[in-house]
Amino acid sequence: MFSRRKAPATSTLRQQIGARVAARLDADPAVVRAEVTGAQVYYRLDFLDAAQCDTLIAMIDANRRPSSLLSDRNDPGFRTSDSCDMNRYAPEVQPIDEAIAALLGMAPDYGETLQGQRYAPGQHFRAHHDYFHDTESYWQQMQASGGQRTWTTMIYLNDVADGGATWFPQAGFKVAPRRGLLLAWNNMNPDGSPNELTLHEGTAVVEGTKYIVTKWFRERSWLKR
Ligand SMILES: O=C(O)CCC(=O)C(=O)O
Ligand SMILES: [Fe+2]
Repeated sequence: MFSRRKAPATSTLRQQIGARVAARLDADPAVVRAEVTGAQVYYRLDFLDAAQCDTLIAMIDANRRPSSLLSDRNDPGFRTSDSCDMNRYAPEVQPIDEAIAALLGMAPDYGETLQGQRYAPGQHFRAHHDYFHDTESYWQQMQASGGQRTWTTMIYLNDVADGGATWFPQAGFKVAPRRGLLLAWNNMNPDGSPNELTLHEGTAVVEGTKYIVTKWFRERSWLKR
């Protein structure tokens, strides 16, 4: 059978979130817009200090479990890291959680639970989009929990001796882990449709262990009010 590809849905709400967050990041003297064509990508050096990074690393080590995958495909080799949910009300986590939201100007309750991830040598997260695909079976459920993912923020908690870069093969850039570095990108295009160029991969760690925290922001509140 031939399948006809529908034009990706544009969205005024996602368009507004994209523009508002970008304007805020552009106005922040500590934030740099990466020279990437076709996607809104920003970074902030030393967003967390060494002590904050070490605290989060210890929490990840204490609570990690094999990472799961939100997909209808069952591919055990796709994401081989460990993950853990960081309790947003824990006294060590809450200020960081709120600082990430404040950096973007997003309400904290739009953010999913901060997720810790740990990659040992050989572990990776294959190329994927962070936005939800409306063809997948989870789509309806995601509508009830804040809708589409808009911005992603990731913080590298340590330097990695070799490997572990985040690679955007279509947008054409790679970010090497660096302690305290926050990376943020808009998963949507300026018109609010999903931006395919945000495809990215957590490349395999070669030497050392990689620790990160990721927060995905939705288009509406993720927390039940
Ligand atoms: O580990 C990385 O560099 C990428 C992680 C990632 O893509 C994610 O958490 O969504
Ligand atoms: Fe991702």
